[in-house]
Amino acid sequence: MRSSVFHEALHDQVNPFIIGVAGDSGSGKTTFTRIVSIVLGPSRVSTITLDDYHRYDRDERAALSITPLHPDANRFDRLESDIAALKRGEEIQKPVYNHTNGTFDPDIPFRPKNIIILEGLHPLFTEELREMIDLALFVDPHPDVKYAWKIRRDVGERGHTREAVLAEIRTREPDYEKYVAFQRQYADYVIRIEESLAAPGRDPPVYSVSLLQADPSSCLLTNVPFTLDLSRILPLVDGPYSISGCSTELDGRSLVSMRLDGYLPYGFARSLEDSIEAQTEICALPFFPGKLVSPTDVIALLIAWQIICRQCSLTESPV
Ligand SMILES: Nc1ncnc2c1ncn2[C@@H]1O[C@H](COP(=O)(O)OP(=O)(O)OP(=O)(O)O)[C@@H](O)[C@H]1O
Ligand SMILES: O=C(CO)[C@H](O)[C@H](O)COP(=O)(O)O
Repeated sequence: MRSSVFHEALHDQVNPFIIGVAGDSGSGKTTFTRIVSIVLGPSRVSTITLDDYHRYDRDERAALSITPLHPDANRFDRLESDIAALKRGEEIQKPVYNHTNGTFDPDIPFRPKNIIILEGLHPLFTEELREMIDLALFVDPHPDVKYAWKIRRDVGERGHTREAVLAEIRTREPDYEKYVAFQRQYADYVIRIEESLAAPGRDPPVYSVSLLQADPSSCLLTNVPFTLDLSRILPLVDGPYSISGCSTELDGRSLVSMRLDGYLPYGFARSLEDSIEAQTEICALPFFPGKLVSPTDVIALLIAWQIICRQCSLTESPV
């Protein structure tokens, strides 16, 4: 990357950069998207949840015995035309699905910012959507992790019983496999989350997060100064971690995978964050010297870095 900083690249940018984040309900899309948005600067990022494009409200879905994962329960035609308008820099009137009462609120005006994140069940469902999306992610936690998160959230925060959540999971699973999981093959990056092998059985659980990259020829850590002084970081570690890489086959594609297992030393994230700050002039994430950093945060930093690299390279003049 040349010396152009991120905000200059955004200033010169004609069309918004569109990031699609696909995954099941409760798979961690919002958690992950929030971190990426903080790193890129919330004033530059607007997020659309695709739940707003459901075709039916909650009662109608129940009457029709259709899940929100079924394509017929979503208005892809309107989504496509709205994304096309946003891509041209136009304001849209966006529908709003209200999760509190399961109905639709009145449409609201929605103005595109430099970066638009589309997160939901189907951002990569149609070819037209895939063509408009500049960077595609698929969040893919192991089913045990995903169900544990969903049960904790829906019982703890949304007042459902554990039995009701389990029944809903069972009802939705076939549609997840049919209508959501296949989108993984179109993702530039797949983010896999499993319970940690380095620190298993902890409460709260510790995770291993892998970033699987579809294009092995583009190096993930382009121009990121990355030195690890082991003598400085090892004494700070109070829990085991591991960093590994491998190549793997998924959905008929050859991918390269970087796996971060367990909480990582501050020094590991700091050099990456330094680079991002130099480019974006944003103080990326509140990492503190001596504190450990979650693998989710580091993977989000790497994704943000990829977006920054792509944006800057779009406005670079040829050498
Ligand atoms: N990387 C993570 N590490 C730890 N916990 C996580 C992580 N990601 C998600 N969770 C847990 O899972 C819950 C669901 O995550 P989140 O709301 O991000 O999912 P979602 O895919 O946006 O769900 P929905 O589509 O239903 O809104 C969160 O409340 C959080 O407790
Ligand atoms: O899958 C979902 C989110 O991705 C939700 O179940 C869907 O949006 C319907 O919401 P609610 O259950 O609040 O009616």
